[in-house]
Amino acid sequence: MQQYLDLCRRIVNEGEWVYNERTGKRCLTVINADLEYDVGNNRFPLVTTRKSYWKAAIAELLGYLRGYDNAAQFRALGCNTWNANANDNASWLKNPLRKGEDDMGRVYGVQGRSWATTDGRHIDQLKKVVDNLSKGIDDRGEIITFYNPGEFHMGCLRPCMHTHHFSLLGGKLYLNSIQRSADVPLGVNFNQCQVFVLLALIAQITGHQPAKAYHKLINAHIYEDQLELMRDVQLKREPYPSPELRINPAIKTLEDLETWVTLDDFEVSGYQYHDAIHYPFSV
Ligand SMILES: Nc1nc(=O)c2c([nH]1)NC[C@@H]1CN(c3ccc(C(=O)N[C@@H](CCC(=O)O)C(=O)O)cc3)CN21
Ligand SMILES: O=c1ccn([C@H]2C[C@H](O)[C@@H](COP(=O)(O)O)O2)c(=O)[nH]1
Repeated sequence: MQQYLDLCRRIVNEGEWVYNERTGKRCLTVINADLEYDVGNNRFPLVTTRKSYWKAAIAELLGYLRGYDNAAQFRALGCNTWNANANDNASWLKNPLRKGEDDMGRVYGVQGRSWATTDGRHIDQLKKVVDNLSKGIDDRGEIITFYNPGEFHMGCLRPCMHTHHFSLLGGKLYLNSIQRSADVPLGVNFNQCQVFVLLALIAQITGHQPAKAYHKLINAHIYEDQLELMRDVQLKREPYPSPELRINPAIKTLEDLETWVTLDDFEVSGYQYHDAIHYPFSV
């Protein structure tokens, strides 16, 4: 959690103001931050200086792994994070490719599970990676990428955490995740949990011990209307120790993740946190 607070402090102290055209707001911004999570020792990187809605973060990840393309599917899992981008985003609402209420288009999981090729096929990137890792194969390209510039016009938002690269070394599984744009008070709070859980889950279903997950943020920012809460409330608090995450050991295959897994299969123990802070969200 210290590395998260250090990043927040660095943005507050050294960030530069950048006007963002899409949201019409200014963001205090730094470039490049490298976060690291010790998945092998189960140090779950949950933010403790405010209440963190970790279940919604895991639900969002599960939706991506299932290839969901609709905010209603995310809601059914217990995650409301896509409602605004699917339904209140002016440029997406007028896009003729939007298939009605709650449609998100060809974003995230759609690219991960069904990347369309120019010769009419669809590639399941996640299945390829899981199949290879299950056989102990790391071809130095065990990559799942959601970043498909040819289809940006077909989705409500370009993916933020866009590439996940798995590696096997000494019998242990590692993950490097890259995030091009990071809303540090809101999104990163979720994204840290997701990178951790992604490595823990893929290790579990491919039969490997998880080691470390490395999370690179490129454009890391705090929106102008979030700054006061971050600087004068959240950063004034003392963090608590990291909690632990327990994942149901009965989850053994990709099919399990696709079919019966729910948020009841994840438990956090020892989570001590300060009061909730409601940060403004920018669409
Ligand atoms: N501006 C912006 N920031 C983001 O972090 C973000 C986007 N847009 N668009 C796409 C997704 C959606 N994400 C979101 C959306 C909402 C919350 C949010 O409201 N979190 C609250 C409450 C969550 C809850 O009650 O479940 C929080 O306090 O963490 C977090 C991440 C992350 N992404
Ligand atoms: O997982 C996510 C998804 C989104 N975000 C944030 C980062 C930005 O503040 C916005 C996306 O805006 P762009 O104009 O497309 O960069 O959402 C996040 O932090 N984590």
